[in-house]
Amino acid sequence: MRTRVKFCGITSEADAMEAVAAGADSLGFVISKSPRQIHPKSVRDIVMKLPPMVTSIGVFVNENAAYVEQVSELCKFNAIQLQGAENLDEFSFKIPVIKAYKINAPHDLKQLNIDTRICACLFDSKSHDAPGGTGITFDWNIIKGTIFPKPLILAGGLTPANVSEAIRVLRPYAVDVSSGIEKAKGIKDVNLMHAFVQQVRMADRSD
Ligand SMILES: O=C(O)c1ccccc1N[C@@H]1O[C@H](COP(=O)(O)O)[C@@H](O)[C@H]1O
Repeated sequence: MRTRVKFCGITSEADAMEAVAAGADSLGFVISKSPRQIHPKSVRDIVMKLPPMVTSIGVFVNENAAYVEQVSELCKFNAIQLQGAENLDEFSFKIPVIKAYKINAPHDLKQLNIDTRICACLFDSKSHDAPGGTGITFDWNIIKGTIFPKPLILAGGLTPANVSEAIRVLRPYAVDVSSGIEKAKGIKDVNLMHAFVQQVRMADRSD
């Protein structure tokens, strides 16, 4: 299987184009407060320049549903990623929703109630310091072997050094990385982006 790659926390057109050249399938734009926050109008300008087949995803943390939908329309997002403790009943699901679930211990998995209206479940590490973009991994064995009702997106501390192992362990639908391909907060590193995709493709070939 070909594992999809999402590069999150894109803050400039230059990084977006380098991400596409490196082979990213999807770009994530953090609209909520973050060191990688980007203004919706800047996102729209970048999204208009993306080639076809590259998807754009708006990342939100505990924002009002009407605001999320308004920004998503402006930015022409293909999907939204909800990274906080949102109440999904407030959302219309006119746009596909990826929901982030935070894991750092087996009981986090037991407590999970995956909403069937979402298009994919994203697993990230749990941190009290930030809702995402932490660079912290969780123990992949906690979710290994579990069948989820929706495609699995793996996130949390992925880097070119560990992503192939993560794919071998979990065989996720997609991998999502933010800080692991940066040279400074909010600025991507071209070599790390290429190395990341290369490692994903190597792991795919080891099926
Ligand atoms: O990247 C961010 O700054 C961010 C901020 C707020 C919510 C989500 C964010 N990104 C998501 O965080 C995880 C993994 O990040 P990392 O690779 O561990 O740095 C991933 O889901 C990103 O989409």
